[in-house]
Amino acid sequence: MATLLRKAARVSLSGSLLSAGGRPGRLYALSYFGSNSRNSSTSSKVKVDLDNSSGIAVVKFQGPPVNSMGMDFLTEMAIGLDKLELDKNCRGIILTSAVPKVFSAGLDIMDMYGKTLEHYELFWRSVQDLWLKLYSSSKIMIAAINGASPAGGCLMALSCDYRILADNPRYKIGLNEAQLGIVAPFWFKDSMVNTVGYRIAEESIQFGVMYSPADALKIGLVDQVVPEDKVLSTAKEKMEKWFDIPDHARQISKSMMRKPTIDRMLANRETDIKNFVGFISKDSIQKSLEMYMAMLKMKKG
Ligand SMILES: CCCCCCCCC/C=C/C(=O)SCCNC(=O)CCNC(=O)[C@H](O)C(C)(C)COP(=O)(O)OP(=O)(O)OC[C@H]1O[C@@H](n2cnc3c(N)ncnc32)[C@H](O)[C@@H]1OP(=O)(O)O
Repeated sequence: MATLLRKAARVSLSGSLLSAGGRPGRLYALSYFGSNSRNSSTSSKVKVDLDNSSGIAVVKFQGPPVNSMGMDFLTEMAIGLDKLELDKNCRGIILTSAVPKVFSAGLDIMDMYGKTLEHYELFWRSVQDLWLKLYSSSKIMIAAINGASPAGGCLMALSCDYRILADNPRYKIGLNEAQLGIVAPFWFKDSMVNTVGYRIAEESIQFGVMYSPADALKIGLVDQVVPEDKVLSTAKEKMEKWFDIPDHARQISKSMMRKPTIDRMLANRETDIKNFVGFISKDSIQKSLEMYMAMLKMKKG
């Protein structure tokens, strides 16, 4: 019986939960190498390590100093996720960071500052693409958050099925866009609402709150807070529990929960790009970003 259940659990629906109409990300060659039991791929910003025997892939961000989500990161993530989505040996994906103290600082501000309208359009489409791939993945996605996780970093965690945060008061998490003078787009907001509920999201997004681990746990922004050195091992243990559920049942359930949010984004995708380009290229918004970057540098010096 146990064997039968295990077998059933491995029956996987092919492809992500993405509805027809989702555009695939740009594809670049990324080499996979390794033995039968492990597939690893390393590119400059992301390392993917799939353990074929456990079915768990660890996707590590490795773009110091802060794993910001620039074009390279977005492209490499898209390639890595596409490959894992198609890989029958992979049942679950853990997102984590190889950079000390930072999970991800969110979108690379330099990709939103002083660039051409064409660049903003391409950049935003890539950000949308990554969210679609993460949010609609048919795999079990667990965020092992081992550092600060503002804005886009928080969005990646929100796109997962389960979030584990390291117990360090300096590792804050939240959608802090308002504090930069920018606005969390509707699908960032939807991801937050779907996780913590409307009322908390409403306050959280307007204030751009960055939550300590204790507060993030209290509002349900993360599911577990564990000692820093236990984040990855806890994620792997948790994954084993998720593996007990037959894949097809879990995937259909996940799709049922997430489809309306995904469809809303797909239906409004081009308008969202237009809004972003119009908004980010405004002089006043460029000035806000300039001041924010200067503030980050001052804090350092
Ligand atoms: C209508 C609707 C329309 C839509 C409207 C628009 C929607 C936009 C949605 C935006 C989503 C986002 O994700 S916006 C991004 C928001 N991100 C943030 O606010 C994070 C800011 N960063 C931090 O708080 C910190 O860096 C933190 C991550 C905690 C790490 O702190 P540390 O002390 O370890 O490191 P720091 O010294 O601060 O940073 C190291 C270097 O990295 C740089 N750096 C830090 N974050 C960076 C970032 N996101 N992009 C680029 N560079 C960054 C710093 O300037 C430093 O550069 P050097 O001095 O040169 O070394």
